[in-house]
Amino acid sequence: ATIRRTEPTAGSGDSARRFGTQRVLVEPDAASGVAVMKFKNPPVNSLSLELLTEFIISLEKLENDKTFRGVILTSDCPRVFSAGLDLTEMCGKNPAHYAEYWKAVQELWLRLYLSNLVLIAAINGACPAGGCLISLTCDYRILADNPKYLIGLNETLLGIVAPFWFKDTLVNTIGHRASEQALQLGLLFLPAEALQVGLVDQVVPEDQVLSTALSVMARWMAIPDHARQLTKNMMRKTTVDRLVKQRDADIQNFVSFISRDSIQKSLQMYLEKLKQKKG
Ligand SMILES: CCCCCCCCCC/C=C/CC(=O)SCCNC(=O)CCNC(=O)[C@H](O)C(C)(C)COP(=O)(O)OP(=O)(O)OC[C@H]1O[C@@H](n2cnc3c(N)ncnc32)[C@H](O)[C@@H]1OP(=O)(O)O
Repeated sequence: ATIRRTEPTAGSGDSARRFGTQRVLVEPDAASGVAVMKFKNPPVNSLSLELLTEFIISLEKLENDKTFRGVILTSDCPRVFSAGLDLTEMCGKNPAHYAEYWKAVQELWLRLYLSNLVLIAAINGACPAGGCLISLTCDYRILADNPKYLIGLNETLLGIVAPFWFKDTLVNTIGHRASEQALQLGLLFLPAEALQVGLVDQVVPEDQVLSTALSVMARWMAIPDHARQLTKNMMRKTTVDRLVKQRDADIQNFVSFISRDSIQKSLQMYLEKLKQKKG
């Protein structure tokens, strides 16, 4: 994927400078050590290969810069945090493309789930499937209180199956029984339901999502990094190791599953339904 980096905006020093790429805007505040990362892949922030690649690069840059200890993930697109994996990357392409795409999805999850940074999701829009997965890798989730902003792993509604590491991430967050129902039924939760089941940690009015994320971040930043990072590692490493041990097999599973005629038909029909919704 071709990555175009954005120019820093004119400002009065580091904290006023933006950086990032075409699809991932980064607003750093060196003074507080917190950066706000905004996805900008209109119309719905679908996780195309380009967006995944730029996300990984931007995250790596922040991880390697000791100035930053916390990142808030949010959307620059109105009403959608992320529509999840880009269905056009999984439809009508060849096996090599599917393999490359899935490797990038894995890579992003691996980096996010064990990130040394404090990650907070400021969910300011709809958050299905892969969008929900990204929020689940964060240390804390704040969802805007809007009945249109549904969140959940709805893969079964598309006739596809959430892979084991999506499932593990959900189980680690809301527990086994709630995950069993949520995954099989492909549940998309309203904000109040998401809060009740523990899928998000706070639901706040839409105009307070970012300010709430910043104040929650201050609390997490007050904890010494080494102690917090080792604790996070202790909680999450087993889950990450499961995928690391079988990364290639997981790619092969994905490629053969997604290449099936029946799955391709389901995905095409789902995409058609999304397009017809407008007309
Ligand atoms: C045992 C075997 C195991 C093997 C393992 C295999 C594992 C396979 C698992 C693969 C995992 C997949 C996880 C995913 O993330 S799949 C994606 C699921 N996403 C969704 O269901 C969301 C679909 N989108 C929506 O519901 C809505 O778009 C929205 C996000 C609620 C926003 O609604 P809004 O009304 O604002 O916008 P529109 O619906 O009109 O959409 C605008 C245009 O964007 C296109 N679109 C939407 N979502 C996607 C997407 N995910 N990918 C690509 N394109 C998308 C939509 O078609 C519109 O396009 P148009 O302008 O051309 O009409």
